[in-house]
Amino acid sequence: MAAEIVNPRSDSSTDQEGEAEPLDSFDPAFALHRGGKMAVQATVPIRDKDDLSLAYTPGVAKVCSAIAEQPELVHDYTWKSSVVAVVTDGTAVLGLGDIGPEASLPVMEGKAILFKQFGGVDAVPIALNCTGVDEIVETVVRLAPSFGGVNLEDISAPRCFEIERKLQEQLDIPVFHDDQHGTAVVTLAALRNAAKLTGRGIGELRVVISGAGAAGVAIAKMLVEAGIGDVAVADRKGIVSADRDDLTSVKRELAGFTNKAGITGSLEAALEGADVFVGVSGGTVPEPAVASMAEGAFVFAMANPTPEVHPDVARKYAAVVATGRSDFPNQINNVLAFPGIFAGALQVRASRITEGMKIAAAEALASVVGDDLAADYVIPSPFDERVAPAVTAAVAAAARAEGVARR
Ligand SMILES: NC(=O)C1=CN([C@@H]2O[C@H](COP(=O)(O)OP(=O)(O)OC[C@H]3O[C@@H](n4cnc5c(N)ncnc54)[C@H](OP(=O)(O)O)[C@@H]3O)[C@@H](O)[C@H]2O)C=CC1
Ligand SMILES: CC(=O)C(=O)O
Ligand SMILES: [Mg+2]
Repeated sequence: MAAEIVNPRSDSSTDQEGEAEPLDSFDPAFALHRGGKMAVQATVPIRDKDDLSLAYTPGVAKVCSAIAEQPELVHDYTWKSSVVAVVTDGTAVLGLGDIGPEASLPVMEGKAILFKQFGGVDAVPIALNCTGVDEIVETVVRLAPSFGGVNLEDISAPRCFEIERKLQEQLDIPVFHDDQHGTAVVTLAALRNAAKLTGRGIGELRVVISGAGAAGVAIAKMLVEAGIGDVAVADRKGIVSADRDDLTSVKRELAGFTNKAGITGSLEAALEGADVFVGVSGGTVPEPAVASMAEGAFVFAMANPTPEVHPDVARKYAAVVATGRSDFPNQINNVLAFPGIFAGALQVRASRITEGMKIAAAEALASVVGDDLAADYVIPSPFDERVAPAVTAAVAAAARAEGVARR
């Protein structure tokens, strides 16, 4: 069993005036966050001058020289191959929007400790004070020698797509935008299980996604590739359809491979008779629109921290209800994907994360539920100890099968 973690900085009684900050006493979330949620810990002892001579100078110099001569040794003699950079610019933090790099840090620390807790992967939160595509790409490329992978987090669309693509082109380590692909993997897993539970094939489902940003676009792509019946995606102005003249290039492309039914107009209109609602917008859906969905509908209201539809409302009309939050059943959240996906990719030193690796992750995640499948259990809990090992093994095997594994 893991040792109990005690955060020495979380004790507000050590304040100079000896008094707790008011915020800490109002809300336990502040008390828990005091001083941050993580620290660096050595994996070797430094007890005396002999240890110091090995870990620091002169011992370290021999290792540096060996790596300089044979760069591949960096994977064996540093932490590079087991550490991920969690990189943000703070522009799309949860559903809070563009709150800046400092305000994003609690989320990035959270992602980093979830990497460790669930995937055994060390991760470093990096909040950047720039938002330009090329500035971010250049910065991350310069940081990359220290890391085995890059997890992009909470960078708003459409810049996130170009940033990820350029980094993937320039780096030979996995670069993965969690809000896109982690979210899509978990959504597909939950959708497959919900369809199985209700005896439907995914090919007969009509899905409406609220949010045409990072998460919405990636989910739409993955669902279409998986063979879903039809997907329509809405942004703030309504359904993304080919007749609109205000679309970005990403949304125009989206209009090209979604919305076979040719729906135009509002999200509410599209929801009439729809089988599935996927919320990744941070907006709200009025109750009558939920009521107008098809019999036995699925409502996945995944915005954080406030779902687009409250689960109590959704349950009145839907057969399966899920949110992105930890305090309701069926948590569809990328925490179920990113620790295992990176653990698997790092295990085989994959050069990138392919579509096949993502689909393998979704299948592994869905299969953990097994015969216990139920309306309140279409997706396992992040605390289910089978989740990360199943995803890790499936991703590592897929990386080997797809020829991107380097060990
Ligand atoms: N459960 C999970 O695992 C995850 C949940 N999410 C949630 O999804 C949401 C979006 O995240 P992400 O895709 O990264 O963000 P982006 O900023 O990339 O995209 C947001 C999208 O939502 C639309 N939108 C924003 N506000 C509203 C509103 N009030 N009404 C209707 N549409 C709106 C935007 O419209 P427009 O294009 O017109 O600006 C845009 O298309 C967040 O709430 C986030 O917490 C995200 C990732 C994972
Ligand atoms: C879960 C997550 O990554 C988000 O809401 O942005
Ligand atoms: Mg996120």
